Amino acid sequence: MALPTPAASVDRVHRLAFLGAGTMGGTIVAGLVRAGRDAASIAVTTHTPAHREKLATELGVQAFADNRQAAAWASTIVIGVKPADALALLDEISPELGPDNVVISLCAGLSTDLLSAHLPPAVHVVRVMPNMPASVGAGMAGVSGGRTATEHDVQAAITLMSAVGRAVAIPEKLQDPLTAISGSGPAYVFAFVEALIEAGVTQGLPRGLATELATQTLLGSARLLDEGNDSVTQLREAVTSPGGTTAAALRELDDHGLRSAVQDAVEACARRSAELAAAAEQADAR
Ligand SMILES: NC(=O)C1=CN([C@@H]2O[C@H](COP(=O)(O)OP(=O)(O)OC[C@H]3O[C@@H](n4cnc5c(N)ncnc54)[C@H](OP(=O)(O)O)[C@@H]3O)[C@@H](O)[C@H]2O)C=CC1
Ligand SMILES: O=C(O)[C@@H]1CCC=N1
Repeated sequence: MALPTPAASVDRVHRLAFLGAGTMGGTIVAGLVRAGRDAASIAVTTHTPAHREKLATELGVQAFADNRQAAAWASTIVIGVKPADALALLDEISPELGPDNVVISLCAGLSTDLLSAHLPPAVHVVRVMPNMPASVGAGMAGVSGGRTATEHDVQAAITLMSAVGRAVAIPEKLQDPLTAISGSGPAYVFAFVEALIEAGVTQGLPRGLATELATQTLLGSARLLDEGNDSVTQLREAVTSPGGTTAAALRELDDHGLRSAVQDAVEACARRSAELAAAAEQADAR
C-alpha cells in the first residue's frame, strides 16, 4: 500500500515523531488526532511495516520506515519503545539531534540522566509516565524535565498529554512511585474488576450481567471520587451500614490482607521500574 508522502508543509517546530507506536505510543497518537491535532504534524515508526501502514491509513499520520529519518524530520521525538530497546534507539537517532530537539521518553524506569548519556548534550530530555485510559481521553501522566529541559519543555509536554487526559509536573524522584500508582494502576483495577465479575458468576449471575454490574459500579464510584465533595473514606463509610452487608464484605477483604497486598504490589512495581533501568543499561553495555 502506498503511504502518504511525509509532509514538509508543517513547520518543523510543530512536528512530532513517535518512535514506537504500540499500545502506549499508538494510544497517544490516536488521542492527539482525535483531539484535533493536525495528523500531518505527526510521524510514527514501528518495528512492523504493516503496523505503521495501518496507523498511517487509519489516522492520516506520516509513517517512516527509518527512525533516523523520522527523528531528522521532527522537532519533538517521543520514545515509545520498550525500555530494553530505548537506549539502542537513542544511539541510532543521536546523529540527527541537536539543541533544537526535545526527546520525550515514555519508558518506565529510565532516568533522564541515562537517556541524556545516549544523546548529544544539548538535547532537551523530558520523562513522561502516561497510562492506558489516555485511549478514552481520561489518561493521567506525570511529567519531569531532565537537566537540559526548560520549563517551556515541561509545559509543552503537559499540554501534549492534556490532549488525552490530565498531566502534572512532578520531581523526577517521584516517577517510580507515580508509575506504581497511575502508570500500572489500570491493570490493578482491571484485575480487581475481573475478580468481582468471577465472584458474581460464582453467585449465579449471568456473566454479561455481572460484567455490566461491576463495570458500572467502577465507573460510578470513580465519578463520585472525582466529582463529589466527600473524601474516599467518607464515601466508603456512606456505603457501610453498621452490622450490614458491606461491613461483612469489607471484613473479609481486611482478613485477606487487601491493604498489605496493595502496599506490596505498589512497592514491587516501583522496585521493578528501577530494575528496568538497570537491565537496559546492562544490555546497552554488552
Ligand atoms: N502499556 C502501558 O500501559 C504503558 C507503557 N509505558 C511505556 O511505553 C513504552 C511502550 O510500551 P507499550 O506501548 O506497552 O509496548 P508495545 O510493545 O505495545 O509498543 C512498542 C512499540 O515499539 C515499536 N518498536 C519496537 N522496536 C522498534 C524500533 N527499533 N524502532 C521503532 N519502533 C520499534 C513496536 O513496533 P510494532 O508495533 O511493529 O511491534 C511498537 O509499536 C514502554 O517503554 C513502557 O514502559 C508507559 C506507561 C503505560
Ligand atoms: O508494565 C509496564 O512495564 C508498563 C509501564 C507502566 C505500565 N505498563
